[in-house]
Amino acid sequence: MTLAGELEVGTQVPADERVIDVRDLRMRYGAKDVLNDVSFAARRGEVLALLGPNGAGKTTTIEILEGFRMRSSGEVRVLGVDPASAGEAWRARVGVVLQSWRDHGNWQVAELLRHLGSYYRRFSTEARSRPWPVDDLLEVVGLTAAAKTRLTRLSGGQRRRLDVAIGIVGRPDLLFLDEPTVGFDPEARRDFHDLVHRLTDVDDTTVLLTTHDLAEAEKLADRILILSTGRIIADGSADELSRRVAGESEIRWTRDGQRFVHSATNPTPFVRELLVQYGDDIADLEVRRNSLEDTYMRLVHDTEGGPR
Ligand SMILES: Nc1ncnc2c1ncn2[C@@H]1O[C@H](COP(=O)(O)OP(=O)(O)OP(=O)(O)O)[C@@H](O)[C@H]1O
Repeated sequence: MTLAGELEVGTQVPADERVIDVRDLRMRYGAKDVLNDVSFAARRGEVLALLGPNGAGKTTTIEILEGFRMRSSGEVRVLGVDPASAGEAWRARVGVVLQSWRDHGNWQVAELLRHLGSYYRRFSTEARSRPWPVDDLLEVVGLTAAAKTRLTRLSGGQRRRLDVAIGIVGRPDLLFLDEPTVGFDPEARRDFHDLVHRLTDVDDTTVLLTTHDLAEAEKLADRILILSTGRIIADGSADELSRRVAGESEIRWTRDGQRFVHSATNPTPFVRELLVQYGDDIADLEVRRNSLEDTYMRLVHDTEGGPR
């Protein structure tokens, strides 16, 4: 059996390193096929961004991997186990960030995290002590000052930080994030990106996230998966995907205080010639390849046959 990643851009994850292993996943709601043939894998410590248009099936895919939704068919292994029949010990290793925690409105932030964290204590191992100490966790998600605030009094951004804290309180091996930064201000967004990097660097956590923010995907993800028409149509790093979509690079520079822009399929000879001709007169030289947004638009429109 071949994974879509191997077909698309040669992303190969050896079988024994697969934290997530999805093959030929199909999902049908009534008469509607949402996922036709989804295959991909993730290795330990990797950040994967699952992108795709509204209704492409991203949440459905994540919910199947989380064990919250039964698939129609296909092979799914998460941390080596089929999520459809996984037990409590498996669940303790999987973190899920749900859309805003609404229960326990009168509880204080630290109190809730301590309470939820206590559930994970019996799943603590020598390699991974559980739960995350509440003070450290509050610091890491930027809620130290709100430790004693009641949940009903949190701002939208603070609430989302709490959702993330709840998702990671058990120090998961694998974390699912469904549109994690919706409603974040730029600073909270940057803090959150730092947090994801810290989770993967320090804890070797594998992260699968969905987002519509392509700049966020480009910044955070080691690998990008694009889901469209029920299939993974691309699987690779932002650079690999951009190389796959042949396109023009944009070259910008200034000379004698004037700004210039030029597009070229192969920018190197152009830049070489520019420097030969004008040498030190060239300033602010910039070469910009296809952004992830350009690549995404091309791939999705090519697949869906929509206007470009
Ligand atoms: N429980 C359900 N019953 C029937 N259809 C559903 C159900 N849940 C989702 N769908 C349909 O399945 C398709 C995929 O939905 P899903 O929420 O997985 O997409 P998504 O990629 O996460 O979308 P978005 O980017 O808008 O969040 C949509 O057409 C949706 O209407």
